[in-house]
Amino acid sequence: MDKLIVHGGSTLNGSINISGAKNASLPILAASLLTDEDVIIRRVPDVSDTNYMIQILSALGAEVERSSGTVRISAKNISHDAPYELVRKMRASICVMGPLLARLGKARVSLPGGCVIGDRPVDLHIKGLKAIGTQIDMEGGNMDMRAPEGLIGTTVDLSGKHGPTVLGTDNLMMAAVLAKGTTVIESAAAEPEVVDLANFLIGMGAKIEGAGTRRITIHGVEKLHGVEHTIIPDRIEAGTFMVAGAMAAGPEGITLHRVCEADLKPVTEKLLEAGHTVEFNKNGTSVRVAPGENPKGCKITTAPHPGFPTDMQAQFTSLFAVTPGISVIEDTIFPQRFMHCAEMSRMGANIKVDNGRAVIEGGEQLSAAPVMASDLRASAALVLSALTAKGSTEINRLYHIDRGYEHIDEKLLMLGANVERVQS
Ligand SMILES: CC(=O)N[C@H]1[C@@H](OP(=O)(O)OP(=O)(O)OC[C@H]2O[C@@H](n3ccc(=O)[nH]c3=O)[C@H](O)[C@@H]2O)O[C@H](CO)[C@@H](O)[C@@H]1O
Ligand SMILES: C=C(OP(=O)(O)O)C(=O)O
Repeated sequence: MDKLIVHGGSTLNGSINISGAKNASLPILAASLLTDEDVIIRRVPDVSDTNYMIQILSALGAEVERSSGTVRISAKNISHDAPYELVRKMRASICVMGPLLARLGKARVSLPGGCVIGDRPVDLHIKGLKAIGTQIDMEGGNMDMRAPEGLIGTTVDLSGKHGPTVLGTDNLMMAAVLAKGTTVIESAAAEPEVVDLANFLIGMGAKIEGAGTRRITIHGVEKLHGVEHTIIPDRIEAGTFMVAGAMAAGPEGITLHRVCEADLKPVTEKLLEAGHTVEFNKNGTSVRVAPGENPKGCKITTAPHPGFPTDMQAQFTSLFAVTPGISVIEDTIFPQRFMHCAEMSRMGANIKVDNGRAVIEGGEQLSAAPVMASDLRASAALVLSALTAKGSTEINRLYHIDRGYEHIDEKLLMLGANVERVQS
């Protein structure tokens, strides 16, 4: 099991390229099951989650070739049964449900297990798929799905207690593209990754309107064809390195290439509010971030897009832990997603967590301690904290960060951080 040793105190400088988005790649890889023609997807990040998804597609019978960031998929003959051994490793594997149902009229997928970031039910996925004609039986931890009369379009409201569902919207959209008639998703998720999936499906011949808004309309078509597609930049990886720039760069800052300014708006706004420098180039594809001279604490409340992303709150907790003043971070989407705070407290951070809200009294330099990564973004928060901490921090269970950050140690080294990946 790899661990990362971060020797704190280096000044970051220079530039790196941001990878393609993990959270766009996963549903798009699954959507390649919708056609028997060849699909080519570029800029798929080399992270363990995309590798699991590729293994699931192969286990379902697809032929998959991967050459650096390009994945070529040919799903001519596929089965409907996603193997538990692979599905259990990654929650996002549930997004094969929609494509399998649409293509084969049946799907068998294990229920995803618990998750350290909090409750992650699938009731809205089930509600959406049932509404368009799917019968679902639960048996032995599996969801057995059939659409005996075929999938039939209708209007479905997917609003949940914590707002819209991203993968639930993806699943219904992928099922509805081959359904009879028109499906309208009300209270749809509007995240950039949903829009990227819609664009991929449109490239395959699907008829979809309104992706990126709260109402998506899908007119079913008979058949989809092959497509070539390039994945959007990863706004969460970019946001994470932007926070690294604000915390640990020299006065020149660091520059991130291959970003999308529009997708980074909520993160940019909070970094500016906290007193840091954020400057995009003219076409919004590169950004320079430098620490401000008088940084200050802020209040952040996570919200569905275009609000502040829950996937960035842990990283801002690290920033605020070393920023003078009181900051408050509230996560309305995953109120239990504060596992990083206990580990950061071991490094000297002053954070009180109560009822979905962290109150951070910042300003003091943190000090190194052996810490345990608990989930993907919590691990990123620990790496960020370690960059400015006094001493060498040992971050265990690095496999969490390898789920979603492509070659993070190499990118940090390129920016001048002093990090070592060690096998233990
Ligand atoms: C692979 C991927 O893209 N993962 C992202 C996706 O996860 P994912 O799509 O799984 O998250 P959702 O958008 O579905 O979850 C949002 C909220 O809805 C609730 N909910 C969800 C489904 C459901 O059937 N019932 C229900 O109540 C969840 O518990 C949560 O409180 O969006 C999350 C919210 O932006 C991000 O943190 C994840 O990084
Ligand atoms: C929570 C995340 O991913 P997943 O939904 O796959 O767990 C994430 O990317 O931060």
